[in-house]
Amino acid sequence: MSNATVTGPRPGQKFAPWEDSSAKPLAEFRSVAKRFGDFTAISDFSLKIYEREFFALLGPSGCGKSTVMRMLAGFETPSAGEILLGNQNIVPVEPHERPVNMMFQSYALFPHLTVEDNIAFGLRRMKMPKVQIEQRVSEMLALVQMDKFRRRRPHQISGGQKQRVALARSLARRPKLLLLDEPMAALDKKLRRETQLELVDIQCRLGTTFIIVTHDQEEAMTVASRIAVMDHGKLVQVATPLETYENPANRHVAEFVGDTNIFPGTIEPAGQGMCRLRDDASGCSFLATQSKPFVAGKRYFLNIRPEKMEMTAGHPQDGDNCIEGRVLDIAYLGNLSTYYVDIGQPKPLLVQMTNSQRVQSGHFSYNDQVWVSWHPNDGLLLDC
Ligand SMILES: Nc1ncnc2c1ncn2[C@@H]1O[C@H](COP(=O)(O)OP(=O)(O)OP(=O)(O)O)[C@@H](O)[C@H]1O
Repeated sequence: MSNATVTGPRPGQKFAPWEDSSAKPLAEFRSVAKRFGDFTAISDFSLKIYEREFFALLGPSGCGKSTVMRMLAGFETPSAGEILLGNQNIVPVEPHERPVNMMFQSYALFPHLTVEDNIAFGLRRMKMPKVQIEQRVSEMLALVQMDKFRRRRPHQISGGQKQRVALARSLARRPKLLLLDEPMAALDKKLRRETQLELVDIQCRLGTTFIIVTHDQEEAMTVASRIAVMDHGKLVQVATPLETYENPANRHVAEFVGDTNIFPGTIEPAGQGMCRLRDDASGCSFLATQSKPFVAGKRYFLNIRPEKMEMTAGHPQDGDNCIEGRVLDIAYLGNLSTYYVDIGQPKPLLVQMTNSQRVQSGHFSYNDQVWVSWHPNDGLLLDC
């Protein structure tokens, strides 16, 4: 790629400043709240983001992601709490005086300016000497691989290329923090995938801290070092993508980050670090590994991801966690298929199987009677 300064962590290098109690965050929200009239959009929001992180804010529409970003950029003022950048409370600092830049979903490129003039725009406004501007613009064009298109105007380049120019323009002033608000919303799925990986590469090369807002959980999982899952203006979980998926803090996270199956029920001890959940709906009892202390008789959710389920035509050998059903629907996705299995409850079970052979032998079809089973280690108990 480009010859821009390389400062970020290299692949394979462990990067987890949040695990280091002596590490100083780059940005910090301290008990921040934001009210619009009598509506509370953000409450009790405390979060630390570290230098060189690619941090994702994830959550359903209206949960407050953009409001958090807008407060960091300075377009909204918190109703309570502090926002620190380095050691400075930036709440009183004007947006243009913050070392923060925001790249908008619309890219907001100037249509009458060429690619290079779009990138140079902010540098000219800050009165950077001409030679340095030229140097910086060339560096940015190389970084996003747009050198060949430097003299074109926005209407003469594709959507993906516009996105790169917008990124180059946002990075040209070398902000400490780059905020990306749904930066790939306008791109088709394939280009989006490629762009996500390019973005990670660029972020890694520059070592700039990125915060991205998205409601696409796959995107957050692909790009982020950590993900903050929000719900109704509050943080529900802040964790690595792996932790968020495999150890969701509650049902909201489990259901928002990927597909899942949830059985609500009460719990009884089963010895040897195991417990049994009696499923409310079917009356079946399922064995689960006890990952944390639980209260017998209390209600919990048993959460099992679709790819951890197995589907067989006959009753499985080990009959602890199995349930009989009928294939209701099949979503064929090429590399894998999702089976919707009717188990006589309002919600069908989701079972995912990889299509590892071009012609699958013994694959399932609509209306097939099947058994769905899973290993006790693969079910996670969540508080109700
Ligand atoms: N200026 C405003 N005045 C009143 N309410 C607002 C204002 N800005 C945002 N809100 C409300 O605050 C809540 C959070 O909005 P926000 O735009 O931060 O959500 P979001 O998670 O970014 O949503 P989306 O994914 O749809 O963009 C919403 O209920 C929204 O209607």
